[in-house]
Amino acid sequence: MPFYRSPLAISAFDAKFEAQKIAFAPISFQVARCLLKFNLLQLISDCGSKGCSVTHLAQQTELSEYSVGVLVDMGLSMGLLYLNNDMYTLDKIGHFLLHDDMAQVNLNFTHDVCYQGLFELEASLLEGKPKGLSSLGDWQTIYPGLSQLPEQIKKSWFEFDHYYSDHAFESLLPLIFQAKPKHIVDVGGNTGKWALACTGYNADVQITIMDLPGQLKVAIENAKNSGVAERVHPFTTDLLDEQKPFCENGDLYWMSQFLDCFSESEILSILTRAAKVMKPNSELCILETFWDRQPFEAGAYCVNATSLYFTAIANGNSRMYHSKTLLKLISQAGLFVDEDIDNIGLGHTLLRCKRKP
Ligand SMILES: C[S@@+](CC[C@H](N)C(=O)[O-])C[C@H]1O[C@@H](n2cnc3c(N)ncnc32)[C@H](O)[C@@H]1O
Repeated sequence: MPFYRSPLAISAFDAKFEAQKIAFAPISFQVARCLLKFNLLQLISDCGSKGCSVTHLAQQTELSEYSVGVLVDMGLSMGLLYLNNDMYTLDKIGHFLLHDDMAQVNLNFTHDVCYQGLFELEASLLEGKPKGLSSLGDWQTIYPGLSQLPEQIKKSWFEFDHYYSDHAFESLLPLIFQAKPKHIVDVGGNTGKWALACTGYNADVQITIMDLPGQLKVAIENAKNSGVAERVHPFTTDLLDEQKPFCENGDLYWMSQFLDCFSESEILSILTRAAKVMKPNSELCILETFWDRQPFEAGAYCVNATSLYFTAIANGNSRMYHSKTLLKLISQAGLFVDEDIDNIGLGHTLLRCKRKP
């Protein structure tokens, strides 16, 4: 990790400006969202390097000149726009906010899933409970509620989750099938995206998805619609309940973007139970985004920001981990890391683990 190891090279004058940006960050966030929502960035982009006036923009939208004015002026202050002879013109950051799908996915997730609940971050930190979750529904953690979330919030949650795993899955399939697994157990398999990727890649493999009932119902429906229902099997469980059985006889256990949903003690319990049912030659493959393994500072920023979603909304006690934390828990659970591969997809790491002899 080439960053975070020395003080920022920034003047006191500029640092003071950065501090003001943080003080007003929720306002900039909502301005950016509204510039997108009301199509203003696109309209400004359409005007090219000549730019356009507030009057022109107001005529093209449902907004008054007043409303357009406050948004585009803050857009200047945020570096999204610049003035070309008093005409509002799209700048580079505005271009990427408009066209970068990762920025859009992150922004929708932040607005729909996190924004209201984050007001309760302070209480969540003190109590170790997701005090902001009540803005979405009445559950202990977000997971039993995922399939019941209001449509727009659910869409933003799943698009965020899938955006990162989808980018990793394609390049992983050849790696995972090297060992010719016949039965893969997808722990926290969610809506079955990995199960469908595997059944599409290999004509014989059987997949068991372990998850909560709400997610499994959707996963099995998706498997039916893809014509692979006879090879995708549900294993309903709550992995926080140590008394519940763990699916046995897997050649390969798969945990993708899953362990970050649990506290360190919960992870140790889950890994220990997985190790118990693994055969001597079974593999456990863990796919995670560790903040210390990000090749770029932008990746570490996104990963560390996501931790606070876990704190205030998801469960109050988990996070995106430093790789050393997980490596320690893997060893404590009686497993060792056979292969450790970075830079998969968008900053994922694959840890291929086996049972210690
Ligand atoms: C962040 S999603 C990861 C989905 C998928 N593996 C991927 O890579 O996109 C975490 C999954 O873990 C499941 N999960 C969370 N808590 C659980 C629990 N206590 N028992 C079983 N599954 C759980 C959730 O329902 C969800 O499907």
